[in-house]
Amino acid sequence: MALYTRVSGSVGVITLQNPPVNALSAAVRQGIVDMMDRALSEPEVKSVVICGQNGKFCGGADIKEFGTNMSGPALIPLIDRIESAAKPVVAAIEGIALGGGLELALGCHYRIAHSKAKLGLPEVSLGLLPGAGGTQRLPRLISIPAALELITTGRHVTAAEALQLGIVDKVTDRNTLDEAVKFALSVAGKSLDLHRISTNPCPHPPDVDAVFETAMQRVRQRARGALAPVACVQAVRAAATLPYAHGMERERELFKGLFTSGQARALQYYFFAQRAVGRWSTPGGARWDTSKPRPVRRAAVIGLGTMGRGITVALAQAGLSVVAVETNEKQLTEAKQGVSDMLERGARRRGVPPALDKVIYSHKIQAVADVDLVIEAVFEDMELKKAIFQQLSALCKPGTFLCTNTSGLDIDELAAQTQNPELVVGMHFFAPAHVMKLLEVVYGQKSSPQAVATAMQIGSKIGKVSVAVGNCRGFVGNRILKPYLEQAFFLLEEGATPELVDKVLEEFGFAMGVFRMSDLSGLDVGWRVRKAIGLVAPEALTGPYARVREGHRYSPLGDLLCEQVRFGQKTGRGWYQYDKPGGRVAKPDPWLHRFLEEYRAQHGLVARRIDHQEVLDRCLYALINEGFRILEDGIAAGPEDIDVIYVLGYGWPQHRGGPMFYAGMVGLNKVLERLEHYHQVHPDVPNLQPCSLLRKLVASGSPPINKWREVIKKPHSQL
Ligand SMILES: CC/C=C/CC(=O)SCCNC(=O)CCNC(=O)[C@H](O)C(C)(C)COP(=O)(O)OP(=O)(O)OC[C@H]1O[C@@H](n2cnc3c(N)ncnc32)[C@H](O)[C@@H]1OP(=O)(O)O
Repeated sequence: MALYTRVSGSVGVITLQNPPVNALSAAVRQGIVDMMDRALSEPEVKSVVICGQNGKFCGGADIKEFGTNMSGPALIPLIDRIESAAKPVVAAIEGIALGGGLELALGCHYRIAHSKAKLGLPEVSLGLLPGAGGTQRLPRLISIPAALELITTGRHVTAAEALQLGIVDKVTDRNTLDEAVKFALSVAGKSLDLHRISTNPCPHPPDVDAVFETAMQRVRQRARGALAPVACVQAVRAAATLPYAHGMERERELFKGLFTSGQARALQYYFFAQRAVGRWSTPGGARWDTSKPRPVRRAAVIGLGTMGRGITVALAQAGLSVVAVETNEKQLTEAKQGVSDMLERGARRRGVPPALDKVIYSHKIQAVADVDLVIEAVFEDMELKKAIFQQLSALCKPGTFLCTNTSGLDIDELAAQTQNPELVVGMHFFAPAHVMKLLEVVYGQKSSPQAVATAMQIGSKIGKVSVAVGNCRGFVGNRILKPYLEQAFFLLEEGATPELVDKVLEEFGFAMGVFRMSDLSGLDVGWRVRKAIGLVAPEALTGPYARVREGHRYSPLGDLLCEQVRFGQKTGRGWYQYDKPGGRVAKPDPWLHRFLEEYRAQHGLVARRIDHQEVLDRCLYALINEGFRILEDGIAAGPEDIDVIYVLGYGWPQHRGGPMFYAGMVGLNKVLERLEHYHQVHPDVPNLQPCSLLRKLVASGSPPINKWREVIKKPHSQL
């Protein structure tokens, strides 16, 4: 909807009304058309202002309308109508002008923004391009290189940057509508010729071809198979090379191709999934809307290794006071320097003072006595963690929440060490903790709704996307990772190389293949966990039991590499070789290829040719199958939780929506059929046995992903 008022006698004000972000729904578009007609037809009205209600100009097209039968006036002619109006039209931008919202503003003759406003064309992150003239008007307004950067990244800019770039004409700290009305009065009757952006030529840099070539190379490198960034470059190129009307045709053609693509569906699903995880619930009945968090003013971090330092930085940067505890004096000295450096670097990047005074360091655990919440981030060792939780329970003031950054140990076992297990939750950060957006908040059997709500709130306060998950080995992310890694190892045993497996996964869109990722994070991490749970054989077994654990197939390849101190990048050798310890560039290692050949010979394995499809099927379907088990076990409340965790924490390509969404796209029938096939070939790999929820979904007619929860909740199998 849009509201029309007349102010100061001669200014028609059109207010977009569609909470929460004044998205351009059919009703809003119709409202703009009607109100523009009215303003242009009233002889007393000399100029027009367009604004949005509740301090938000416009969040763009209504994404919920995509995929429906879109009715109502189209946006392009609506914007053209504004631009060609004989009376000046001023956009009064408060809060946000994003996507179609900014395109609407670019159709206006002038733009006034509040200093706190954010502007951008983020369509690329929804698998689209700015399809209402944005790719044609923005380069004409701010130059090709600047427009390319904004459109291909989807980055939001501040009002100050928008002014500097020339997107807005004026920035104000005062009431934006009042300023816009004043401005509209001042420009009434003046020529609009220079202010109709589409009629202006597109300024060319001298090396225009090189600019586009570089942009294309950059997006292809970054996009990892995503279509939208490439189409964005092509559309801007049309602005540079074609007259406006033809450029618009090209924009429309490229937009149409994207709009119906699977990638756009995946990215739009992912947009809503990121928001859906905030509406968490637990099987015990705790919910986001009924569980009240407790305020946390002071927090403590125990253990200042890599994770503890990152967590300290994340908390301090969000304005929380942090007591940072490290009992090892040398480590404490290093941590002080490391944390200060990170805070200073972050502050420089954000143009704010560093939050150095937010952190107090101590080598005594007693320093946590007065805090509201503790995050333990010591070494992944259950006995050590148990001892710390016993101490914390005795030391902390009543009501202090006790959180652990374990990546997979049993939360209930830790809670059992304390007097108040209801105060214990997991807060599983991902490295580097001050950078990675994901936080798994793990509730145990006894965690109170308030403890979960508080951890979730701290997560959003420090800028994380927090996902509430149940307690099991590895929680959601690392539990799903296990069968994926396992398949990759088995493929090596059967004849593949790390290079082949990584190539296939990187072509699929993963940021890094499984072996390069393992080299980066360190092979010793998993080895230590496997040793702790008794999976690593005491000495190199050569007999039939070397590749069997608890009756199932097991690959000791990772253990054997660790025995050779091949821990990955840190030791300069792992699944690949590096020029030095700490080196980053992975090179194929002839030693490893020989080692694999000898290993196969030793175990009577005959190498076979493994094709790309098998690598993809086995790695991904094993992972997806575990995802269904997680849903079945109630460890994740819905597929969105798993997908958000996997995209944000494990490099799953966003344009494929997440593993569960991908399963739906491929077809649950097909996933089931392939798993049945591979399980038949490898009966000693239980992870390949299709889980009963997958069977149940297929038996229920493979409903769309937004209906899965209904099937999960049904108590009786439909088989
Ligand atoms: C041919 C024309 C083509 C045009 C292309 C486009 O315009 S595509 C749309 C481009 N716009 C965007 O990509 C903006 C998307 N929204 C955001 O980035 C953020 O929501 C925000 C606007 C920056 C606000 O962020 P904030 O953190 O304050 O709130 P939420 O993200 O939680 O959002 C609040 C609720 O609003 C819903 N919502 C947001 N934007 C839209 C939208 N464009 N259409 C429909 N709904 C939108 C969002 O889903 C939240 O609702 P929930 O019910 O909680 O999901």
